[in-house]
Amino acid sequence: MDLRVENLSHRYDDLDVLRDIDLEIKTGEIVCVIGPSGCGKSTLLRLLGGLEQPSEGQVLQVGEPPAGSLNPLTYVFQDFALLPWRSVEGNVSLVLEGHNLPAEEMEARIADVLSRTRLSDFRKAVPKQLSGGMKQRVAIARALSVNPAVLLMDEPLSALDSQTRELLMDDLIDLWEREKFTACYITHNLAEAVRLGHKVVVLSRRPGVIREIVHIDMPLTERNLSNPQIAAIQQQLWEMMRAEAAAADTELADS
Ligand SMILES: Nc1ncnc2c1ncn2[C@@H]1O[C@H](COP(=O)(O)OP(=O)(O)OP(=O)(O)O)[C@@H](O)[C@H]1O
Repeated sequence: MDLRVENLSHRYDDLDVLRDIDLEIKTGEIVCVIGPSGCGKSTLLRLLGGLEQPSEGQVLQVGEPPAGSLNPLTYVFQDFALLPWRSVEGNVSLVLEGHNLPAEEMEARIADVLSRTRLSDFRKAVPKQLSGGMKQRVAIARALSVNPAVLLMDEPLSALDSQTRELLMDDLIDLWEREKFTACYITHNLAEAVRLGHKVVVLSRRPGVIREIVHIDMPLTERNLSNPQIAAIQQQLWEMMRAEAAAADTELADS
């Protein structure tokens, strides 16, 4: 299933947040969205997921969700959003419980996603026993357990220290290489965008309009920042962001 955003604009009262967004998220691709603070990235994600309706335009789901999908769109948040009193498997099963699945299917789904996120040995652990990176892996496992068509990821690595972020990026690439998922991935971090994005959407400051969509054809496994092509794309993104970010900072400081 693809997501197609057509002519989307959004405002809160008299605050114009997003304007004339046209975007396609195709099956099997990771689309990163970058842009200065307050330009409407999280709002765009909520509109994609149907948590809010756009003031104008539409978000279309094109085609069928994958077989066995319990939920076509599912979120992964920066703060993990785990229930502290539930174990790893309990946090994953939480999103499966309302679906009347046979016990064997529930177990198969939990075992599959814990294996894919390398958490099988930690299924009885509770969140306070886990590192930040492992907590986010639980959140990713939980999101994948419903076999979503599109993962909506809102700065999933930004609460983590830089080494953990690197490791989790490797994990995400590995996960994608083994079973291609589709994602819209919001980030402030240009290094993440060039490592993970098949497309990088650059939004202007508010009201967010698409300044550019940069396609990166290089396989995810070959990308690293010592690769000159990747470094050059990151530099190109930074130059696009720089003026917008500086202007947005001034506006926020003035308000
Ligand atoms: N429910 C809401 N009601 C009113 N204004 C809102 C609401 N949600 C967001 N906004 C405003 O819309 C603008 C865009 O917010 P949003 O969180 O989408 O930006 P963002 O690009 O994700 O920001 P950041 O990078 O800082 O997380 C901001 O000015 C914010 O204050």
